[in-house]
Amino acid sequence: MALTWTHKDTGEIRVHENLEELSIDLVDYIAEISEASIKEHGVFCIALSGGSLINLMGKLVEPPYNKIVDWAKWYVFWADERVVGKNHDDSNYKLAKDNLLSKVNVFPRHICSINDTVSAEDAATEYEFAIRQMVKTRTVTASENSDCPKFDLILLGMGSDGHVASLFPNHPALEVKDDWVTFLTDSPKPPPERITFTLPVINSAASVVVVATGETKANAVHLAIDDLPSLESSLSLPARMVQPSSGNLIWFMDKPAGSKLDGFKFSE
Ligand SMILES: O=C1O[C@H](COP(=O)(O)O)[C@@H](O)[C@H](O)[C@H]1O
Repeated sequence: MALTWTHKDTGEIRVHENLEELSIDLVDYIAEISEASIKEHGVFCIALSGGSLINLMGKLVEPPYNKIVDWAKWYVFWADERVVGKNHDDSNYKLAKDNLLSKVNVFPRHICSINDTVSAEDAATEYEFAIRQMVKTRTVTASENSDCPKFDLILLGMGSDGHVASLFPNHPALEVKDDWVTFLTDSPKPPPERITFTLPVINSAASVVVVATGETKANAVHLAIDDLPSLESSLSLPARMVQPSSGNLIWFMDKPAGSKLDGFKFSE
């Protein structure tokens, strides 16, 4: 059973016994938000990340989820993408396509991925333009609180340095406020060229999930979630800056990732 609690600023925290339990809880949550969004406004707009998150979503392509999720109503985006060809092993699109999207009935025209034939700067501009068009046509809801889209769900992984999407510690991309999508040509983690949602977009979502697994993430999880007011390095940690203005924030983690949290007391 998961150990669950809510932190006043940093959202709901779910620490799972193991990856199996985590992945069941994660896909249950995704299926629930999908159903609620479709009931409320007819579609489900989800933004994926890359990395270990996609494996943990694997149960979505298995029964019962593959049959109960209304895939035809899904619109799929990426919170970040590496600027490489769509067939490249580093591509977040390829990862999601191979493991998820090719196995369910999401319409190809509902998949909003980047143009992989242009520069990082142009890919970011085109991707933001495409999202703006979808807000204009009301496929993607507009935020009531900011000049941003309000995605139904943004799924984020977190690196052991505390990065989320492609927002890395101390990188100028973290400061971008006026664009929805920005680009990097100097990512500290390869590949260097990437595009990423900016913090205002992430924080305008109706729901944001951060998934962190493994002991290498334990320190960043602690810095992102626990009360450490005097430590400036923790306050500017990208994962800690994920604070939806009116949406929900849920952290899904396993015991090794949660092991340094103040609230970590596992019942046997
Ligand atoms: O480079 C990236 O890393 C993060 C974290 O990946 P993980 O494998 O440590 O979970 C990922 O969320 C992001 O989308 C990706 O581009």
